[in-house]
Amino acid sequence: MDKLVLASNNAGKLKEFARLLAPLGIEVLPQSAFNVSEAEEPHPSFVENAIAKARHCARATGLPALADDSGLCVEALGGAPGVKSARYAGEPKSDARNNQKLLETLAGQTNRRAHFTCVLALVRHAEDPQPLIAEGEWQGEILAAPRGAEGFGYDPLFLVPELDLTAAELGQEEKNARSHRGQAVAKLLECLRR
Ligand SMILES: O=c1nc[nH]c2c1ncn2[C@H]1C[C@H](O)[C@@H](COP(=O)(O)OP(=O)(O)OP(=O)(O)O)O1
Ligand SMILES: [Mg+2]
Repeated sequence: MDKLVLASNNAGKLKEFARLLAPLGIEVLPQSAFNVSEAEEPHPSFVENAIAKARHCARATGLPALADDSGLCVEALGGAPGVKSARYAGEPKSDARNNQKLLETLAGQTNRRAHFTCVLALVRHAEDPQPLIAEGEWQGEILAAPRGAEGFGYDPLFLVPELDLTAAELGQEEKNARSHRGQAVAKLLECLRR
């Protein structure tokens, strides 16, 4: 494998992957370079959606593809918004409206525990019978008001308790060193080295 397509249209993720995948030492291209259409993500699990996105991209490009399906799982909401995180507040996708809805939904809630989940799926070709899967989780708490301007998505509401900083108050290296995505990429790289 000397080339890989990133099966994501999320600018925040793509920025993080640029750094996280640098150690791979292969060419990593965004799927926008190939005009890949948006994949369907209809499944109830992160892993199924990640595989669907990776296959869709590999089919469209004829190249190995890496997809990330991720989301925020809030304990008091039974794990919601979970796989529906990107469209929590409906169409079109909006981080601002998602954050607003989360704040309103959790108003008065004292259990603020939550975690981010990231599932990566790498397929060598569209019909790959053995996708490489790697997962990561990041525990935190949902604040009552946003803090910080870095990152993307729910980062401004996601407090990292041991640092007393939100994910949006961390630099990219600091976030990557701890995040669900950083952990999942580390595992993926380990699998690839074997
Ligand atoms: O580190 C993160 N910091 C903050 N929020 C995050 C993070 N990681 C995932 N999230 C949120 C954003 C989005 O609401 C959902 C992912 O949805 P997900 O379908 O995987 O991605 P997406 O639709 O934005 O782009 P794409 O499918 O093209 O990769 O979880
Ligand atoms: Mg998506």
